[in-house]
Amino acid sequence: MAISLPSRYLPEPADPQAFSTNPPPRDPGPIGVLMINLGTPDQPTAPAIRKYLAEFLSDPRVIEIPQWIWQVILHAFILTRRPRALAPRYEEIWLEGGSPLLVWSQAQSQGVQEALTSQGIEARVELGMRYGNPSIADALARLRAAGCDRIVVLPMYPQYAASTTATAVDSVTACAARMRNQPELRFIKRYHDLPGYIDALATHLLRHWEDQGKPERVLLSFHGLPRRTVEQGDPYYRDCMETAALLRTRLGQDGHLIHVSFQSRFGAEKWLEPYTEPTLRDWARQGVRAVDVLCPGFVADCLETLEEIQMQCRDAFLEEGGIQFRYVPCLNDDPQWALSLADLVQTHLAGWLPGSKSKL
Ligand SMILES: C=CC1=C(C)c2cc3[nH]c(cc4nc(cc5[nH]c(cc1n2)c(C)c5CCC(=O)O)C(CCC(=O)O)=C4C)c(C)c3C=C
Ligand SMILES: [Fe+2]
Ligand SMILES: [Fe+2]
Repeated sequence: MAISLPSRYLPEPADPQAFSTNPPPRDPGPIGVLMINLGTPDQPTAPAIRKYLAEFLSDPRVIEIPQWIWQVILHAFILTRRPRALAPRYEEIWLEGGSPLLVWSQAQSQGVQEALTSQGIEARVELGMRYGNPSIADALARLRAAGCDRIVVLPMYPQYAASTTATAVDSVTACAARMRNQPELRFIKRYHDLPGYIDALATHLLRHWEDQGKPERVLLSFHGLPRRTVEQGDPYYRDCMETAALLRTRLGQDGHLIHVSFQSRFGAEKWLEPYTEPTLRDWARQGVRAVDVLCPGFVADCLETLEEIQMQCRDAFLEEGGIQFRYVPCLNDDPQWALSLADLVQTHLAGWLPGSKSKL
């Protein structure tokens, strides 16, 4: 008799061993690593940006007001205006290979792949974007097709936030919820205090100073969050402040140069303070002449760093009398950073490598 299966579960490839009475142990395949970043439009055009923003801003982890009110506001006001305003801003930063967020995220995942391979680990690294392309579902399907039955999920956000990390986890588990034969999954929550991360940031700054000298102040500009979300228990603010404190310590006598601010406010609510652009304007008005701005919460350059910081914030600082504004790029394809990420992945492989004992 034919058994009909609920169609919500995705069909798995035919398995010749499925009904064998004494099958040999199944090879769990290479270690899968799923690196997840936010996502970005496919093109710097209003229709492509509209599609991207519609998906991004319909995520209830990002906009936490009742969807029936929000969808009216989103479609009546935001998606009718914002895409056209953003198109020239994306166009200004667009690279030959596409949006910088995609290009640098791809380079970073390739770097992690090479680092793991060079350490003798049979791994397959894939990049998935929470919104847009390449999707998390497609990246997971590629890992499954490569035979990966054990997957480490690595969100590309050192500091945990529900609106970034948790929604990435939700998306992976939603995909797994539709699988008949699920892979074993491990999730990396945060790495805001990882010595390799702090070291990569410090080396980045020191190298920059070697070439161009020190500024009067360094501003670490993190992406903001609604203040309410932190009051409700999101550890993001604490994570950001801890990253800053560790970097200060790592820089020794230059640590006092470091200050913190929050950028990219969206909507009318109060967000984490101090805000980046007003801070830079205040500093210039107070007589600070030379600043470096680094965005440690973004591991890959994107609209928020290349346009908002490197262009808009530079203009604001110079407009108020500042003389020298230097934007320090994100870690992007830095090989030291790729090695640190590969090490971080390795700490999550206990019991998965031949000869290793599970510490779980
Ligand atoms: C790095 C961590 C990020 C957090 C935390 C974050 C929270 C957050 N963002 C919005 C709204 C927008 N963010 C936008 C762009 C954007 N945001 C991040 C990262 C974080 N966001 C990145 C890497 C990017 C760049 C994408 C790119 O294509 O380069 C945008 C789109 C641009 C714009 O319209 O200004 C919006 C909108 C909210 C509401 C939020 C937390 C609640
Ligand atoms: Fe954002
Ligand atoms: Fe922005």
